[in-house]
Amino acid sequence: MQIEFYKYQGTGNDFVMIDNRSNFFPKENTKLVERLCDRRFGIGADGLILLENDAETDFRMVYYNLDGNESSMCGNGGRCLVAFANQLGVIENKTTFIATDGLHHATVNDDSIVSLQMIDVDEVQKKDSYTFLNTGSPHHVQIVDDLEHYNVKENGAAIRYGELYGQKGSNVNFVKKVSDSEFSLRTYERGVEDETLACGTGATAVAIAMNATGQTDKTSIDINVEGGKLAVSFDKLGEHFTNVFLIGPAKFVFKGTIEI
Ligand SMILES: N[C@H](CCC[C@H](N)C(=O)O)C(=O)O
Repeated sequence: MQIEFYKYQGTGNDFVMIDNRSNFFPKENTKLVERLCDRRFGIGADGLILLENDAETDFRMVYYNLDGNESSMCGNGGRCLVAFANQLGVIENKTTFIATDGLHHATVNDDSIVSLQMIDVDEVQKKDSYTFLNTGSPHHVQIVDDLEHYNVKENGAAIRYGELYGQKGSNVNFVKKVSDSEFSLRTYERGVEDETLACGTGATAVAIAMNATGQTDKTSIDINVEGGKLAVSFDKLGEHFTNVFLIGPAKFVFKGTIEI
């Protein structure tokens, strides 16, 4: 059997997109998802996303990490899925869709810049050396010296598998302050179990964490990631973060078919 796929990337965080509105995809086949995401035996991607029908909204997002397991929200994947839905003609420039963490509003412009509303954040756990929060996925945020030469894979894995987060783990973000409105970020992603070139829920978590811990009082923040630039904006009401938007490019790379 052949499957048609589309390949997308958002600041170098790359995804296999499959139109599953006819429900043909064997969703329980973890090994298949893993193989499609494999860069040697398959197409190659950080994750795989199914676009499905939904009765109340424009479409449903179903997200798998490259290890083949369905996971929590993916911000860059969500942005790419909006561009994909636009390419398929499922939506025009504005949409509301459903994902594992609830409803998302988004817009896509003619330059493939997607602005995606993320969940509100009510709880930011501030510790001496790090911050933890959930932006649809769990994120550990930590400022480090010499981010450029930091061993993200080794230190990220130690925190992800360490005693702090137990079996479930967390994504781990290492941060450097550039200015009040600009931070640089490198992320170790759970489920990929390596550094990725960008992480959207991670960039969102960093922007909120930097504001919540007094590193900045800005509510519109640029985040430099390894694969480009993202922007995050939000409204702050006390310790409550609302109207959170993740903004950045979401690009179609190629389409094809693969034998399964
Ligand atoms: N790359 C994603 C994060 C996926 C989250 C996933 N790695 C997990 O927590 O299982 C993003 O852009 O937000």
